[in-house]
Amino acid sequence: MKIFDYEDVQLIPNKSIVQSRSECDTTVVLGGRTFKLPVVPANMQTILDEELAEKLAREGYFYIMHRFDEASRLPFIQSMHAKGLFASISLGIKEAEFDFVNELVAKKAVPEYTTIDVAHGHSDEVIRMIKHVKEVMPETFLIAGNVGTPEGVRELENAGADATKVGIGPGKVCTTKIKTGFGTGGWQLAAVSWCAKAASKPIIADGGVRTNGDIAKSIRFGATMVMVGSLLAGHDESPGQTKEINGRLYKEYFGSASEYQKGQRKNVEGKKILTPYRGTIVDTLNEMREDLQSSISYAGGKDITAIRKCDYVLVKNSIYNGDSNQGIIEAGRSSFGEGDTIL
Ligand SMILES: NC(=O)C1=CN([C@@H]2O[C@H](COP(=O)(O)OP(=O)(O)OC[C@H]3O[C@@H](n4cnc5c(N)ncnc54)[C@H](OP(=O)(O)O)[C@@H]3O)[C@@H](O)[C@H]2O)C=CC1
Ligand SMILES: Nc1nc2c(ncn2[C@@H]2O[C@H](COP(=O)(O)O)[C@@H](O)[C@H]2O)c(=O)[nH]1
Repeated sequence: MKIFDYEDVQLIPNKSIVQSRSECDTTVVLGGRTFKLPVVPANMQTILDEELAEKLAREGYFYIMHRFDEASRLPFIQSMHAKGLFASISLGIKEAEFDFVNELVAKKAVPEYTTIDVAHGHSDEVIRMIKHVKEVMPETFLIAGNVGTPEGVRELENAGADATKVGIGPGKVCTTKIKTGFGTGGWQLAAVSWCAKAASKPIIADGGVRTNGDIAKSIRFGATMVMVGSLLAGHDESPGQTKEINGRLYKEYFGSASEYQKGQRKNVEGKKILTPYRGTIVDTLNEMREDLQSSISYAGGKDITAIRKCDYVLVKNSIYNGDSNQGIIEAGRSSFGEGDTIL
């Protein structure tokens, strides 16, 4: 297997068949709905809240609500349905989550999309939850993860998952690779490619995207959808707190397995950073769309399927790896390089 990551790859241009990039169609179908972009904001507390979820759904983007405000999930589904919008929520795998799924069925509040969101998704407990969800609410489109191997993809698909999420440890606020020695950090794009070859259902590439071009690269190597955290963390709509340092604005972005999320320092595999403020998310999503339209034209097609067929070269470390200094590390407790700014 070839080992590479986003910064090691360049896609090779084909002859363009469009007069304008505006002709290129960036839409994608997942779970029977068509979305404007193959991009979904990470289901994390500093990336997405109910207000932003509603805005995204209304404007034709996919979203997955996080699972960290457990009690608000049922009213959230009911409120989205009352407004004629699709509901998309996350689940954990603790025993109470099995009861919660039963409650959704009893209250006739089955979400259109459900995501089982745990760090190590290739596990018997996740498989048990997949089977339970599919048994009691078969109509929900079920995403399960995270995994980093073809075996993981196949087992979750065989258990009933409609899509799998790939990425263990490549995230910007992740410390899994450093604290456990495991994961796809540093070879996430190769892992997406490896997993996609084994998949018979859609793959969601999760983590490690540092530039808009990485979205096209994820698609080239088999992703149907790309989950993005840090690139979407710095906006007006981002729920993370805004901080001003030396006259510049930043937004807080912390890991779902960080002590800031957990409220305790137990099994911590995430950290907090401050990411530069970038204005409204609408502008960033529009820019992602324009850049992807451009990618499609370079691929020589009119829609995102063209990207899947284009050639590529491996050019080791030729692209800036956004991990080194795009954010400021607020809490230095986790393992970090000496070049990072500790506040
Ligand atoms: N994509 C990634 O690389 C990672 C993502 N995360 C995110 O952080 C959040 C918290 O994740 P998670 O800790 O799974 O959620 P939870 O704290 O809800 O843990 C999930 C369950 O799995 C059990 N478990 C057993 N082995 C593991 C393992 N190696 N890693 C994690 N759990 C294990 C846990 O038990 P017990 O706690 O007793 O061990 C717990 O019962 C999620 O949103 C997840 O997506 C976290 C780390 C990596
Ligand atoms: N190892 C950890 N991974 C985490 C944590 N919180 C979230 N995540 C994963 O990161 C991606 C987002 O990655 P980014 O590179 O786009 O910022 C997210 O979707 C999760 O899969 C964590 O605490 N530890």
